[in-house]
Amino acid sequence: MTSFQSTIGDEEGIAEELAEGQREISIAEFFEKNKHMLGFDSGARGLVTAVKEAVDNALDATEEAGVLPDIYIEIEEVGDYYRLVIEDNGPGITKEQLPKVFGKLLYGSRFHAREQSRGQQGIGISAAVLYSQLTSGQPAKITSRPKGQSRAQYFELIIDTDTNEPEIRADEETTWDRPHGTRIELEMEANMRARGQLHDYVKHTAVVNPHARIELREPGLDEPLKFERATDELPAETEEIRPHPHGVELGALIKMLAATESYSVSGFLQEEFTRVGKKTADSVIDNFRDIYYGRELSWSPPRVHGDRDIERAVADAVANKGKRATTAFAEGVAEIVRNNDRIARSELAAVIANVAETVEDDTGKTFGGTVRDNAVDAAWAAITGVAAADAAEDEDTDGAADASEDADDDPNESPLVADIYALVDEATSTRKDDAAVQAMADALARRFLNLDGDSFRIARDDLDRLVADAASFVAEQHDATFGETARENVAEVLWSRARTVPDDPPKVSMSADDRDAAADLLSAMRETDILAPPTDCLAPITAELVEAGLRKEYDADFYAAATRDAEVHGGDPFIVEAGIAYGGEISAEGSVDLLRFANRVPLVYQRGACATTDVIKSIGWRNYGLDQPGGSGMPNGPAVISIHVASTNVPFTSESKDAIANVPAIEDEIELAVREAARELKSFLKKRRSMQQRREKQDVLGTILPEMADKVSEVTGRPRPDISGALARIMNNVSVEREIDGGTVTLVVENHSNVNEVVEITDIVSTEPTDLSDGTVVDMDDEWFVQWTPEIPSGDERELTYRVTDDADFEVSVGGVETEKLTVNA
Ligand SMILES: Nc1ncnc2c1ncn2[C@@H]1O[C@H](COP(=O)(O)OP(=O)(O)OP(=O)(O)O)[C@@H](O)[C@H]1O
Repeated sequence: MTSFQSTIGDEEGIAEELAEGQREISIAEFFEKNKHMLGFDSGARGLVTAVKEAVDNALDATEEAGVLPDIYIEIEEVGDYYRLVIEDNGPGITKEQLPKVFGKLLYGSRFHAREQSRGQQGIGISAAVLYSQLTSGQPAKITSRPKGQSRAQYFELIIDTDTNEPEIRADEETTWDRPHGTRIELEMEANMRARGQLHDYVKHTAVVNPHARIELREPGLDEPLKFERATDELPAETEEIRPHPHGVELGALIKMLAATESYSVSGFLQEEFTRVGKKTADSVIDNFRDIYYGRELSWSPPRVHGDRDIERAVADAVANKGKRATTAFAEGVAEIVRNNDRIARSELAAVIANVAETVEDDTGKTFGGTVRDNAVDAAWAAITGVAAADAAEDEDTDGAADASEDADDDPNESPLVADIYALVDEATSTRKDDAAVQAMADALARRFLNLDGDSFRIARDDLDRLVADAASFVAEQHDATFGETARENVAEVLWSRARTVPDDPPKVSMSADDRDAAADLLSAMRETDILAPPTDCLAPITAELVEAGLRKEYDADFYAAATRDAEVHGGDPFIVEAGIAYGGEISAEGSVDLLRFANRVPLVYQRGACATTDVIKSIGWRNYGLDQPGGSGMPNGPAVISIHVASTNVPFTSESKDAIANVPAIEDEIELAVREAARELKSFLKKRRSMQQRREKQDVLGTILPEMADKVSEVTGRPRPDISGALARIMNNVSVEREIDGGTVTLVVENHSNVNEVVEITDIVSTEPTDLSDGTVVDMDDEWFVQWTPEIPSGDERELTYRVTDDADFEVSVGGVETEKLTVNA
C-alpha cells in the first residue's frame, strides 16, 4: 500500500508549496474564529459573558482603589441589535492605557500578579469588544474619568484583528457627572434567551459581594433590579506574593534564572520566591548537590593500631616537616577521624585542612597543598584499603562491575566489605541468612570499588541501579534473593550514611544555560519542605458573610457555612468556603441549587464540567438527611449549596472561566468544606424530625387521654380521674400550671425531663402583684411583667407565687425550653 508519506515525498517542492500558505496568526484572529472558547458561542450567551466580563472588571477595579462598588448595567434593544452599557465608580483608566485595555487581547494588569482577583488573563473585556464589532460592525464606545481629573476621555475603537492592536475611531475629551469611573458601551447581535442566567449572575454576584451596589435594567423588567449593599466593609485588601518554589515549572524557572539580578543560587532563591530565607535556601542547595553531584559514601574508620593505622599512614605521607610538627599533624588527624562514626572523602579533606592550619599556627611549619593532598590520599587508603593509584587506574566509569566479577580487587580483602556487611545486615530482615548478607556485601564492595575516582561519589538513581545489579548477581550465583523491598532498604541505608558533597552549585547564569542543572534545581526545590505560601494574597468571604449572603437572598429555615484554612496547589494558595441554606421558601422540587463561585465571581455555565458539581455528586447525602435517588448524584430537596474557591490562580477548565478543573487538592478541600456545613444541616434535620415526632405523639395523647379518663370513670363508676399532669409526665415535658387560691397566684413548674432546665417565665398581670416569692416585676403602662428564671433539676418542681388584690387577668409566656417539650396550662 502506498503511504501518504511516500506520496508526499514523490512530489518535488511540496515543502515550498506548503510554505507559501503558512503565515503567523494573530491572537485576535485566532479568537475571532474561536470565540466559543471565551464564552461567546451564541447571542444569548454572548450578552451574559459581556456583562460578566465588564462587571468583574468593575468590581476588581473599585476594590483595588478602595471604593465601594456602585455598578450600573443597562441592556437595551436597538433595532436588530442590543446595546449594553456598564458603568462603574472605579479609579478609571488613563488615556494611554485605555485603547490597549479594550483594543488588544491579552493585555491586562492581573496576569503576572499573584494575588486574588476576578480577572486573570487580560482577555475578558477585549474579547467582548471583539464580539461586539464582529456581530454589529460597531466600535466600542468607552468613557473613562480617572480619579482626580476634571474631565473624562471618550474613545471609539475597534480591534485590528490582523495586528491585535487597537484602531481608534474617535478620541475626545468630554464631561461626565461621575467623579471617577469607567463607562463601556457595546452593541452586539444578541437575544435575551439567557435572561435566567443573566439574573442569576447578577443576583449571585450580589450574594458574594455584599459590599457592592448593583442595578440592572433590561427590556424584560418593568422596574430595574436593584441589589443594595449589605455592608460598607470592603473585602480584606490582598497582597501580591512571589511564586512559591513548589509551584514553578522548568521553563518558568529557566526564564527566572536568566532574568534575575542575583549572582548566587542562594540569593536567587531568597529574592525571587516566597517563603525562602537563608535556611530554606541552604536546604534546597543541599538537595541540589545530592541530585546534581551525587553523595559520597562514608566508611567507618579503622581501629587504633590495626593493620590500617591512620596516624602512621599520615606521618609516612609527610616529609621534611620535622618530627614534632609531623607527629602533631598525624595525631591530630587520626584523633578527629576516629571520633567520627563514619567519614567520607571530602569530610576527610576538610579535617586535614583544619588540622594543617592548626599545626601551622602552633609550629610555624607550612603544610601546603601537596602535603595535604598526600595526607588525604594516605589516610583515605588507610580507611578504605584503596590506594589512590588503584582508583586512578580504574577505567570503569559506570559503577557496575564487570560481568565476570573478576575485578583485580579482591573484595574479601577490602576493609569495605565488613563495613557494608553491617549496613546490609541492618537494612534487611533477620530472616536473611548470613551467607546471603555476606554475598551481597561482597558484590556491593566490588561495585563500589569500580566507581570512578576513589571518593565513592554516586547519584541516588545510580546507587539504586548498582544495588539492583548486585542483587541480581547474588541471586544468580548464590541462590539468595534480595527482593524489591530489601534492595530499597539497602540502598536507603547506604544513601542515608552517604554525605552531601561540599561542591558549590553552579552560578545562576550557568544554571540558566544548563537545562539539566536547572531541572536538578527544580527537583531540589520540590523535594525541600517549604512553608506554605502566605495567605494575605487571598480574601475569603468568611463563613459569617457566606451565611449572611445566603440569608440576604434566600428565605430559609436553616443556614450554615464553613471556611477552610488555606491549602496550596501548584504553588498557588487557595481557600475553599461552603454554605448551605435549607427549607423555608426554597423550592423543594427537583435537585438542590448549587451556587458556584471562583474569586467571588458566580460561575453560570458548564455546571456539569465543574469540580464543585463532581464533589457534590460524590457525597452520600442521605447521611446528611437529604434525599439522593440511588444514593449518588445531585441530592434533592429545598436546599441551596454555595461553594467558593478563592485562589491566586484558579484552575479553570477553559479561557471562558466557566468551570473549575478537577484538581484533587482543590476537590478534597471542597469536600471537607461542604461536609463541615452539611454536618450542621444533619443535626438540624435530626432535631427537626424528632420534634415533629414529639408533636405528633403529643397530639395523639391529647386526644386519647381524655377519652381514656372518661372510659375509666364509666367502667368503674368512679369520678373521672385527674389527668391534668399526665401528658407532661408521659412526654417528659416541663409543665407550667396555674393555681389561684383567693388572692394568691401560684405557678407550679415541674421538670419531667431527664436534664436540668433553666425556664424563663413571664407572667403579664393586669393588676399590681405583691409579695413575690422571688423574681422581678416591671410596670409597663398598667401591665405588670412578673419574671422568674428558675433552674429546675430533672424530676424537681418549683412554686412561683405572688398576690393580687383584685380579680386579675393573666397571660404567661415560657421560654428557655423548646415548645415541643413544654406543657403550659396557665
Ligand atoms: N472598569 C475598569 N476599570 C479600571 N481598569 C479596568 C477596567 N476594566 C479593565 N481594566 C483593566 O484592564 C485590564 C484588562 O481587562 P480584561 O478584562 O481584558 O482582563 P482581566 O480582567 O485582567 O483578565 P480576564 O481575561 O481573566 O478577565 C485589567 O487587568 C485592568 O487592569
